[in-house]
Amino acid sequence: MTDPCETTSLTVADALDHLRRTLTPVVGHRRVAIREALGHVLARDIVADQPVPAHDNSAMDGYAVRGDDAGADSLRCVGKAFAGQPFTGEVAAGECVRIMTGGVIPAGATAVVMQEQTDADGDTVMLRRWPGEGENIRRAGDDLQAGDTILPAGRRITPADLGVMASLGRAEVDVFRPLRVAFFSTGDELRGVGEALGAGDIYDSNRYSLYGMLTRLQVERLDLGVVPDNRAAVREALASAAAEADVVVTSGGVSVGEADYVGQVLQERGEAHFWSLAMKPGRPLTFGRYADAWFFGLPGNPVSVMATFTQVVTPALRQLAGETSRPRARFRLPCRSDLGKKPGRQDFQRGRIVVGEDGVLAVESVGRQGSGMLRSMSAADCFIVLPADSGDVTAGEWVTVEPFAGPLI
Ligand SMILES: Nc1nc2c(c(=O)[nH]1)N[C@H]1C(S)=C(S)[C@@H](COP(=O)(O)OP(=O)(O)OC[C@H]3O[C@@H](n4cnc5c(N)ncnc54)[C@H](O)[C@@H]3O)O[C@H]1N2
Ligand code: MOO
Repeated sequence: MTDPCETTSLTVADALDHLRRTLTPVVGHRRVAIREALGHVLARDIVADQPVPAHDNSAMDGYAVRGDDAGADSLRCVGKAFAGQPFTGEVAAGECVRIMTGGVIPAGATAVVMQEQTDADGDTVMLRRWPGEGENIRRAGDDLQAGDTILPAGRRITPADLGVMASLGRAEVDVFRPLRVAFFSTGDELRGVGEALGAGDIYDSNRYSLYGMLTRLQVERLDLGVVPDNRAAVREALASAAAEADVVVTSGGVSVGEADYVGQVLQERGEAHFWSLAMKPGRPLTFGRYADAWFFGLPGNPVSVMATFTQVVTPALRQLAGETSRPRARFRLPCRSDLGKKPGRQDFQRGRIVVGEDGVLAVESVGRQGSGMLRSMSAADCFIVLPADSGDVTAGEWVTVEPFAGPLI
């Protein structure tokens, strides 16, 4: 049966839609050397100002020949074309030019024959096979045409993009300045690693998983430590975080308990856009504005932190950083485990993609799914995403899987 408490929660899709409509890039541009741009977001389109390759050139080591000589018993080799050292004359009837891979195709030549398909005796070259017209020629502009938008603004720059920019001779590029994200944990029970635990204490793990996920997103991090469960301290921490950062991310203190001050302070002094999502784990996720910063109050449970961060905070941070949003990769796989699920919230269970004996992919649960069991995140390589209205899943049913792709986790 659907839990009646769920009805005031926003769906994840609606929350993402709200964020898409509300958030615009908050960061300015700067010009950097292309290597420094790796992983940053391009601020302006890169348009090719020249073709790449710049000239028709050979794809093979061999001989540049004229198509209208096809069938001739032999050709006379009249020169050489190396990459970077073109043959400056013209190939006349009955002639050919020795050419290396990358060498510019000399005037008059219309194809290249591979060296392995020829026999040479001094300047005389015999072809055992005639190449087709244009064979083994890489045309000018085959890779990039002048005037093409090669890399659009909003793209996060990859190693391949660095190579593409270098192939155009670009030394510098405009990227968005990295987003500044302040983060802190709330809770009287939290101790730092290396400290001794008192009665009822636990170690603060959320600041570590958050640190990892923020680092992978290439934002500038401002770790503000642990803030105790007290209204004044939470107010002060939020105010100083918002003064220094574009975005503030906290964990804990957003539920309805007596020591849950984060949500209360936001309601009093800030602006709450939403505070409850129909997702599991992660229901009390709070989003809004505090002073001049955007604010995400993540629930305290460690798995809820990671689930809400990947599903909701990550696309928001990308958008604020100027990145064009792209849909998350999801696909369907047969599930090898029975999964418990109550209708009501969209569920992000932790799973592992497995390869069967037949080479066919499937997914299995990593086991117990409590929102305090952080080990389930470490053991997983994907979320099994179950729709809000779904009930239990029986092994053999197909489910939607979202791998922890690339830079996220
Ligand atoms: N009556 C209700 N109680 C709760 C509800 C509810 O709807 N009604 N929701 C539950 C859900 S769902 C979640 S999630 C939690 C979220 O509560 P808070 O965000 O206020 O989180 P806390 O109470 O501060 O902490 C929850 C849990 O996580 C541990 N924690 C907190 N911070 C850290 C940290 N930095 N590192 C490791 N572990 C941390 C904390 O000790 C608690 O065990 O509320 C439920 N309750
Ligand atoms: O958000 Mo809570 O159980 O959904 O961890």
